[in-house]
Amino acid sequence: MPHQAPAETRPPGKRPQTGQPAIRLTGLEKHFDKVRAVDGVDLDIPPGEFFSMLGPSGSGKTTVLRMIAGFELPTAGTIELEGKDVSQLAPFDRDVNTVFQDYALFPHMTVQQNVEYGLKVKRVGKTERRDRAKEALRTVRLEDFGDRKPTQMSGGQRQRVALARALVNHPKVLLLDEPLGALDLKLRQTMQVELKQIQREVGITFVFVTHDQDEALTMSDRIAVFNAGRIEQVGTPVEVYERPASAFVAGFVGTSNLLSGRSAEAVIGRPGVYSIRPEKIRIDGDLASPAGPGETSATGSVTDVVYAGSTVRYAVALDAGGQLSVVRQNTSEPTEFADGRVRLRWRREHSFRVPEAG
Ligand SMILES: Nc1ncnc2c1ncn2[C@@H]1O[C@H](COP(=O)(O)OP(=O)(O)OP(=O)(O)O)[C@@H](O)[C@H]1O
Repeated sequence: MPHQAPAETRPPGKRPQTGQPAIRLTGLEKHFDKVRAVDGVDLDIPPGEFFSMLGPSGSGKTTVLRMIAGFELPTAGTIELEGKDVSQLAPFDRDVNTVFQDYALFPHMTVQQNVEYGLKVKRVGKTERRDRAKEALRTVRLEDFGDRKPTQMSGGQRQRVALARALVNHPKVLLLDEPLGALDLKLRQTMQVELKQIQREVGITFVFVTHDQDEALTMSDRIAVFNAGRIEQVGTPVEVYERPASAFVAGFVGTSNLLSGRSAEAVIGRPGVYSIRPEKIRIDGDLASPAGPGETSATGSVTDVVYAGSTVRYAVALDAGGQLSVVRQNTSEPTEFADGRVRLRWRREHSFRVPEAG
């Protein structure tokens, strides 16, 4: 029988602190024939953290998640959960649960039965099973839905049942593989807030895989940005957005807005690649007045204006070469600039050098 006894008596949100990271990955690699899907990942995730793995399709984040779950074995490296090497253990011998995008609920069972199912397999007694399923359904705000069938529920509700089915095991770590991917945008945004609230309440370490940068920024305590099987940066949402460690991170988390080559030398005054967030740039038609103290400025021509309701985005071709995107809050009507000629200004510290490789 799986050794679940301590977990069953442990109330959620009251985990003993061992001082160990909840998850430690060391030199983790996974090769599929010639593909290096994961190519040397080192990572510590402390207990109780909402941690996201963000990256484009094929960057290796799902493979890392599947190795933590035990669905794939590493080619090299180790996986520790609370200090214990689990690299070679079967999935059911690891104190982790996974929530997938396709909820995989049993259609012929009620919601309550779906949530109880895993406990039944582990031969947990009937009363305890029922109580724990009710508690898990309460956590995901579905306490009144226990008698329904999954087909009688919305996509968001079904995803919450899938979450309850994982939480009922009181795992140390919950792995979530694009769990909101099948939901429409509005519902997805609501669920993002709810999921974060639930994670705070239960205090379980969440590892969340997504390719959606807004989702990662909204929900996470920290984010690892993946590219080609490696982690390019680990940091808080503010760190990753405000101080991207590479041109790749700058482009993937937020809008790519880079100055390089001749235009960097002309505008910044130094060679290199520089990133500037579009919302940090001010735009005006005052071509005569130069940059103020502590400011950098450049002149150019508007090549495109995109009206998006609350914001307006301008594409500007710089006279010094290169192109910058500028986002302005739509506090009034979009400004028409004479002949499309503009001056851009930003505080010097808002354009920062990023390594070129990546
Ligand atoms: N079972 C497998 N056999 C062969 N190649 C695989 C297998 N699983 C993944 N890969 C390859 O490993 C690389 C990483 O895939 P992975 O699914 O981890 O990426 P991902 O970042 O999660 O992408 P997505 O967001 O599309 O799921 C890809 O090139 C993929 O084609």
